[in-house]
Amino acid sequence: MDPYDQKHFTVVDYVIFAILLAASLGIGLYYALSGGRQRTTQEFLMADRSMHCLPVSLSLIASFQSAVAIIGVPAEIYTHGTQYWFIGCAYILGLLIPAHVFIPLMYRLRLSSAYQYLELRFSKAVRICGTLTFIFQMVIYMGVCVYTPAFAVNTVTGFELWAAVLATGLVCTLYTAMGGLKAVIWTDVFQTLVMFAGQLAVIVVGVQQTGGVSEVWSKVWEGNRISGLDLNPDPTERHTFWTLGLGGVFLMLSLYGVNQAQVQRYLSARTEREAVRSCYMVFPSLQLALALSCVMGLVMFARYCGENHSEKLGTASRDAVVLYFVMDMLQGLPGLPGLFVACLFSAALSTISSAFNSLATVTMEDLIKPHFSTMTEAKATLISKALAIFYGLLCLAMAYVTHLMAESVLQVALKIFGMVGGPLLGVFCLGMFFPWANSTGALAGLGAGLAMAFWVGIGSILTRSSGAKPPPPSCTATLLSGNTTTIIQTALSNATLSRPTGLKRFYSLSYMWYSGLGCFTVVLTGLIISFLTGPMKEEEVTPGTIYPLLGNLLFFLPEHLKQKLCCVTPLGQRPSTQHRTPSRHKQSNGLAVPPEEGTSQDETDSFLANSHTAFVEHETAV
Ligand SMILES: CC(C)(CO)[C@@H](O)C(=O)NCCC(=O)O
Ligand code: NA
Repeated sequence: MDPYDQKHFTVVDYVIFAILLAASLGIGLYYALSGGRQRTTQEFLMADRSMHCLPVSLSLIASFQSAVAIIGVPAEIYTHGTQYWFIGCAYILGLLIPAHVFIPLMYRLRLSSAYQYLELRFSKAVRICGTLTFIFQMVIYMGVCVYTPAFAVNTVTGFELWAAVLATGLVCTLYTAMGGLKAVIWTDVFQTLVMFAGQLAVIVVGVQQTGGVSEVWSKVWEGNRISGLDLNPDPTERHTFWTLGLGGVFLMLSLYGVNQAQVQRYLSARTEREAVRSCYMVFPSLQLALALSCVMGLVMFARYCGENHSEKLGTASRDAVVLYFVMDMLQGLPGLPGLFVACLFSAALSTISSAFNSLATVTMEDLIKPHFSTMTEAKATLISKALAIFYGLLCLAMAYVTHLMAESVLQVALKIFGMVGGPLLGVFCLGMFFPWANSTGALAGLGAGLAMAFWVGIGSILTRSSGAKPPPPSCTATLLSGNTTTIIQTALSNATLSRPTGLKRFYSLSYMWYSGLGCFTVVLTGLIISFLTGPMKEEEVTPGTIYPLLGNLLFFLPEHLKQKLCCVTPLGQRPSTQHRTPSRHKQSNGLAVPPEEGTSQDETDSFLANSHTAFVEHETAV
């Protein structure tokens, strides 16, 4: 099935690849044998809540930066130009909001799983539905992550596909199950550095081979690959400033605000300030990662566009072509092909390990622990390790499912984030910002949000209207006669004239809006159903689970009017006798020392038990 002349690995390349796997395993082994030797769930799943902000922040960017982005973003830039780069604008609000809204709220509740919040705020049923939604999202995403680098490397070098899938899946399962979250975070740090090094190497070599920066610039400029700010408000336009910069904020919030993989990292930080700081530090690193992958796409365009590889880009595996170009550029430079392959697999490993660990956490904390209140720590830790292994094997099965799909991997991954992550974000927003929302509303909202997202998502697949315009023709135009160019341009304008109508138009909604649509549907449905079934009152809501958004937005109104309108007393003004506030936890957050071993878990449990009892009382009162 190989359409190109294959590129081959030298011994050095294999050695570099082997070093990556061995180093990751070594870090896993180190944390299996040091510290508390992974004998408590606090250590295995929460890294003893003792992490500094620097490793946490590098680990945060690694979670959702996989080989999908390393290959997918350059492929996108190569074919459609730099418009996608504007997603960087979404990182501003997409990280500021988690840092100042989601992290303080969740950290102060001393959660282990983000979905514990849903039980505190709503009910057990909402928590379980939230957890199942998250598991569903991550299991599909894992498949894409493990399959993408193996497939690309297989197409280009002939490296055995399923051997690569098995090697990544098994190595990752092993170090995750041995070393717990500490190993996951520290391998993430190492793997993120390898990832940056690989991308940088390709860019440097590519620029040199093209003949310098100015040569690259003039080629991409002539080739129409530098996109201006597209302010077209049409939501069916695949990539515009609005879909990327605004729709992207919802995508970022669902990933960096409420996704367990990230929440777990915030919670593993030693103090709340450290957690907020790590979120801030994600911003420059994520911009750097985006810039590197976009520049890589441009360099590849400058290097290869004139050589008429364009028909290869027309095939389904456009993503594999990117790797073909990379391997072609690095051929003959000892070690560099291996470095880039290590970069791809690093990106994949760091994502899959985060997924395993977060999946083990939610399965343990949300699905198993609540039913076995007397389980010993040793048994719980053993089960958590078994769960990490179980999800590792499930991941291999999911890789096979991905094998059957054929779309741009970047688009597939971002669609999964949007379709499943968007509604999940909606439930959290409903709970945090709207005190009236009740459990029935949250369940109905989540159902409606998922239904809406899948309706438009599956609709777009069936009608094949993902909204992708044909790429700017200039790359081919330089090789074609003037006549053909005119034909292409006529075809282009015809395509823009025949706009889809009705349901087709709904299906052609840009995939960048899926998160926003899902979130909005959940909040709207949730509020309507809550008001119909009896909205909650402030006194009934577990303290500390609401962010006084409306109160803050209406800061100019007098206090009594605000309370009438939003039913929320601003944080800090709540009379302390009215409720059992988790004051002891607030105190321990303020200190720079981790909570003492043994007592902290009990404290949390008793707090959770109390607030749950409180909730049950309210429930019966309603
Ligand atoms: C999710 C963002 C936008 C930000 O982290 C980016 O990393 C990305 O495009 N990721 C694609 C999915 C992946 O790399 O697996
Ligand atoms: Na990653």
